[in-house]
Amino acid sequence: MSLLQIRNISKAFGGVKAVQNVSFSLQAGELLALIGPNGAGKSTTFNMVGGQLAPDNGAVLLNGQSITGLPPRTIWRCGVGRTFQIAQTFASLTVAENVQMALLSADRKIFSWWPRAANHRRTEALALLEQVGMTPQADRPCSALAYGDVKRVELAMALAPAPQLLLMDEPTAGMAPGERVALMQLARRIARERQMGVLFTEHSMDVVFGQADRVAVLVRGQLLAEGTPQQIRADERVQQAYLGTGLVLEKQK
Ligand SMILES: Nc1ncnc2c1ncn2[C@@H]1O[C@H](COP(=O)(O)OP(=O)(O)OP(=O)(O)O)[C@@H](O)[C@H]1O
Repeated sequence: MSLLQIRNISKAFGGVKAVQNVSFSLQAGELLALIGPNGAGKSTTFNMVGGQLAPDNGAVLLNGQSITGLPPRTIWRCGVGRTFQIAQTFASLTVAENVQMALLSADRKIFSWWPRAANHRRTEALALLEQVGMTPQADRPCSALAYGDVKRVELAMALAPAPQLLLMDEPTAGMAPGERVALMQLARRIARERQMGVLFTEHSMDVVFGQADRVAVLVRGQLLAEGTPQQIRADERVQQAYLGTGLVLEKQK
């Protein structure tokens, strides 16, 4: 059974058909990139999986169970984590404390007395930081980190509730090319190790074609193609769709 199945989902905003009858699936341990020109419906699709938007039609299934239209917090409790375009960490807290906060939240203790957070599951927090290569920076404030490192901390925080599926919304936005590839290589390794699925939207084609296991292409709200990076790069319809957008489908050297 697929980890995530999206079946014929649609969403309109007034007269704008943002997403029309889109279906695809994602297996455990797999990275699936959702790509398409601006306005293609990527964010809308993403938000229907995360619960920020309810589909007008269709279904979203996690391990065969419907999560269609459930609120984001409930979907998160079902095992769907999320990272954001602009990394969200507490700048004044240390790297380890940020992950401890995420663990508190996962343990539903976010409203308990704050000073306890400094002691809460520090060993687990350090283990998560180890996974993303941030152990040496554990006791530095997040405000002192380079942006690429903040993104790693955000990834460790997203892993705190041990999600089965991680949604990454333009994870490499604002990063230098070398850092982008490194972040998604890391996400790929963690996805394999944990058998976690990753669905990500991405404009950087070097990341998409270098790191994704499969690629789904949306154009004007419809699924134009889905396949391996090689299949997608060779697909003439996809090349046509990208013509004139200023985006290139070639992997950058
Ligand atoms: N809340 C909204 N209200 C009205 N129209 C919307 C809303 N959200 C999205 N749209 C429209 O739906 C279509 C799909 O938008 P969406 O943001 O999903 O595309 P996208 O592929 O994520 O684009 P981008 O790459 O520019 O972020 C666009 O025409 C957009 O203007």
